[in-house]
Amino acid sequence: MKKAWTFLKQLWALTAPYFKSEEKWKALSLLGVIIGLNLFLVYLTVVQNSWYRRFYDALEQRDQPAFWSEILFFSGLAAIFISVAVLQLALNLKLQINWREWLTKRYLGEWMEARSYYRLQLADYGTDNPDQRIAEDLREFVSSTLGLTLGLMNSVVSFVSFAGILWTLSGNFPLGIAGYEFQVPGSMLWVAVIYCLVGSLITHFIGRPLVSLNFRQEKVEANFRYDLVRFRENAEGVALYAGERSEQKHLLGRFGDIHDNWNAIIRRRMKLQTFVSGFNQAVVVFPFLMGVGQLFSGAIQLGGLMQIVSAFGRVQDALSWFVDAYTALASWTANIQRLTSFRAAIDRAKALSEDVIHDAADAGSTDFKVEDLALSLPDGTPLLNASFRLKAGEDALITGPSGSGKSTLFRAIAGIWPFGKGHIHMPASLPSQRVLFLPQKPYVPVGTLRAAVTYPALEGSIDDATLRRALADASLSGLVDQLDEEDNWQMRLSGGELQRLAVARALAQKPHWLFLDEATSAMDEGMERDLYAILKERLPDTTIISIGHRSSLKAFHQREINLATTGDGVSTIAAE
Ligand SMILES: Nc1ncnc2c1ncn2[C@@H]1O[C@H](COP(=O)(O)OP(=O)(O)OP(=O)(O)O)[C@@H](O)[C@H]1O
Repeated sequence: MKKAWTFLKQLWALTAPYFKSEEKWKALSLLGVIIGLNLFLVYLTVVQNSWYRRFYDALEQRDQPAFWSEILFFSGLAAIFISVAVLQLALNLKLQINWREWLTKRYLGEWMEARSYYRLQLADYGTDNPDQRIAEDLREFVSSTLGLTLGLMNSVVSFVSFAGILWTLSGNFPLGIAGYEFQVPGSMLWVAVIYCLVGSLITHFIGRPLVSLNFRQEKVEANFRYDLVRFRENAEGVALYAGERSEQKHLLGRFGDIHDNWNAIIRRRMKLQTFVSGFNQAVVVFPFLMGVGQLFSGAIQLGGLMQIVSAFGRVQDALSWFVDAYTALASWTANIQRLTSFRAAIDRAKALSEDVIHDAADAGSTDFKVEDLALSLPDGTPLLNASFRLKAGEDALITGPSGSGKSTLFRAIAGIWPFGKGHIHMPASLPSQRVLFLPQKPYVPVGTLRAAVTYPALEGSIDDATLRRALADASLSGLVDQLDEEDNWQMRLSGGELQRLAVARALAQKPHWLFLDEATSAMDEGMERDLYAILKERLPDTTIISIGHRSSLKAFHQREINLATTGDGVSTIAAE
């Protein structure tokens, strides 16, 4: 019961926001029309039912005019049915894409907000494959929610339409139990209700493990797909290592997880199907068994019994929604759990306490002041203690052994490393003074070269002449005429060219602070020297803070800040 309540709460939390959003009138009117058309379709089946009686009467009475008039009536009915069904389908699909689009925007927004996408991968928040949750789980959620709730509504309407008929037909139909006869009003209706209730409970009991199995199936499918994409993106690395055998083994191992889970699903679905089929078969003879005593004793005629059997079938059909839709319900429940846990993980990532305080320095200060900073790894292991000042106009080189925490220090300054405590006082004039971080492996979006150089600013926000000049200055003259060309530049350019592209970004965007994390490591020393010279010439007001291992870098900076590792493995900077 508690689980059902939790499920309903989760369903409401996922469903309600769209129908309360700025799109609510569009959404609600579309939903209203779909529900109306759906009910109209149920009504048409009731009309068709009474048509059967008139049609058979006409046949029995060999009434030719009545026969043709009924054929005409049926044609009209069929035409209306087809039009309504098509319209209902089209509107249903339209609502699905509107709703999915709204949810996708919302989830993408939440995922990006406060850099949750990054935090989610820093530490384990118990959520896998966010891409799949946004791309597939949302699609599945929208279509299942509409499909299942409309199906449920049809069943309820159908139940209400036929329950009255069955109640009247059963009259005081006596129920024989253990040789005793009971006169119960609407007896057959009660029998149908109890039969379906027991059936639903047993279905739930047998099918319950399907929820977690479906949850897992989504996860292993997503793992497999993700690794295929990773393999494709690293095609060159694999090809150079000739690592195909290892990749194939790994990918088939991933597929093995899919296969194993699928086997468990097969076993569970066989059990469920055995019961569901038995339940549906038994109902064929069940009402006969209930009424046959009355028939043999002569209390009722065959026609009366047949009428009751048919009404019983309708009611049972409506009540069996849960039994018949159980597999779909199990997938839907797993889907809702995946979306709910994803949201919860995002909230947890956002709520991660930020003990590294970023604030503006004293009025008038143009420096970065790092005070009592103690950074740690996601598991809490201490990594780095630092207190120092980065002075505007004084280029600094940060050095230290590999793994000592230089990049993590940059992450903390950029505000994306949430593990640790301390103060980072930003220059008072920020954010109008812009800061740009260039990592060792630059990220380049797929698209035009113009977008690649302008990134992270939006394409079009920097004029082409500036971009061309920046490319030429960064020794990428060969690319200046290709601004309109679309490509996967990250794959196409060499490591050194990618780093030069990142330098071109800095030249075009003219930040006040430029942090270079081994951003020239893939270049030869001559090229590195030229690029630092051009950065100094073109960006005279920019302070450059670099991380690097090469001693040749010292010449381009006025100051060196060294990370010394102490005996306990924690690095320290104690320069002023
Ligand atoms: N998300 C993470 N989870 C666990 N450990 C991490 C994570 N990110 C970084 N580390 C660890 O933190 C330490 C510092 O990493 P960092 O990249 O800052 O070193 P670095 O000084 O820049 O090294 P290099 O000179 O080799 O680039 C490393 O031991 C690294 O393995």
